[in-house]
Amino acid sequence: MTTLRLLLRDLLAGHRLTEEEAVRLFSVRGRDVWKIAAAADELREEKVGDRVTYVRNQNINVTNLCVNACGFCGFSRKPGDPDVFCYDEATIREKARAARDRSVTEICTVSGLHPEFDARSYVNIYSWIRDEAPTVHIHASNPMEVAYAARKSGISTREVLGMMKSAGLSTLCGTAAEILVDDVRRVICPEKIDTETWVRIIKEAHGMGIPSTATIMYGAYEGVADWVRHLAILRDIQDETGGFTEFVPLSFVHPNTPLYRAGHARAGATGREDILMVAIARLFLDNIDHIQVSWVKTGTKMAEMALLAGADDLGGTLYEESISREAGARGTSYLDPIEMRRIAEDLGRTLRQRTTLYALLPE
Ligand SMILES: C[S@@+](CC[C@H](N)C(=O)[O-])C[C@H]1O[C@@H](n2cnc3c(N)ncnc32)[C@H](O)[C@@H]1O
Ligand SMILES: Nc1c(NC[C@H](O)[C@H](O)[C@H](O)CO)[nH]c(=O)[nH]c1=O
Ligand SMILES: N[C@@H](Cc1ccc(O)cc1)C(=O)O
Ligand code: SF4
Repeated sequence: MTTLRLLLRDLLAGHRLTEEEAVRLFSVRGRDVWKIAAAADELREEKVGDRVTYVRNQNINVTNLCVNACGFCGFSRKPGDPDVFCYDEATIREKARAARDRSVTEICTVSGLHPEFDARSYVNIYSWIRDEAPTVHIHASNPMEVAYAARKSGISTREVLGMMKSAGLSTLCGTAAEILVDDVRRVICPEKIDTETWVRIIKEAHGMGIPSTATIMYGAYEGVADWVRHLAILRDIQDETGGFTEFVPLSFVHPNTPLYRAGHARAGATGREDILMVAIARLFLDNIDHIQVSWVKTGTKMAEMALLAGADDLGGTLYEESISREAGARGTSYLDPIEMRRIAEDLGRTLRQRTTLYALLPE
């Protein structure tokens, strides 16, 4: 029996994949990719059954003005750019009402780091949303925004998290993780918080009863060893806090991004890498039950294949998605549950609507 078959057999018997073994798996080419995917799919079935879940969510893009200039970002704008926007209270309230009227269960705010924002700004935004849509779960902010708010207000990140939670924040986005290797961060997002700060703030949130997603933004600049180091950091955090609700790989959308245009980034991950990222995440993150495929990044056909490679969740309907679109993603920026059901049933799986915390809604 080949070493790959032996390793996959051991993983299904409960062996914890080591970083060195994971690097080897990411380097596999040819038909062995499907053997890894099949093992991940078998593990998915053991863990969560044949469900494919999704959440009915809407983004509220607060502003695209940003003091940072991450190389992979096509969304952010600088003062004076022609299409700069920053929604006022009335607009945010109107969008929250629209979300409520669409029966979404989750509102996700996505925003640049506005030059005039401080902790009070985020508190106001979540208060307005909660006023207009009191039963809708607020899934917002992230360690970068928490650190920014803390610096601007001269308070601790823990104090910011407490203010946000009191104003209505229920779960934190695990974004701004990108690649949790500082040598990579210095190239792709030099002004962003470093790895240690991201880890500290996410653990603070988990410790304060604010769960979060976990993400990786891959396929721009980094290598396989960086992917594995990133996954190992997430697994260690989950061993300690149990605060991650799921893992969301974000495949780099390249066309309209500064890093790609300057010739310093790849044209995104390959299809083999997208499949292996999902499959090896399933095998490596043995303490995170849900692996999501972000259809808005990969497209719905790759998303369907990822559901055969260890993924169990299709993420959100995403009314008003903009990050991927601004970065040049083609295809839809909203996915209707009817289409999600077609995908799930094509695979012989059952589509179920979930809450942000993965409680299943009645069928
Ligand atoms: C657009 S930012 C908004 C929140 C905040 N400004 C920040 O950077 O954390 C949210 C996340 O979108 C993801 N993202 C941004 N541009 C992307 C791209 N071109 N491809 C894939 N993901 C991207 C990154 O993981 C980033 O952390
Ligand atoms: N808001 C975006 C997300 N969010 C991730 C999921 O849709 C959902 O918010 C999470 O599973 C918690 O329920 N993912 C994207 O790829 N793009 C977005 O704009
Ligand atoms: N906002 C991120 C996606 C995202 C949001 C919330 C999450 O919990 C996870 C991922 C993007 O557009 O790429
Ligand atoms: S990824 Fe976030 S912080 Fe970076 S430039 Fe874009 S909006 Fe700003």
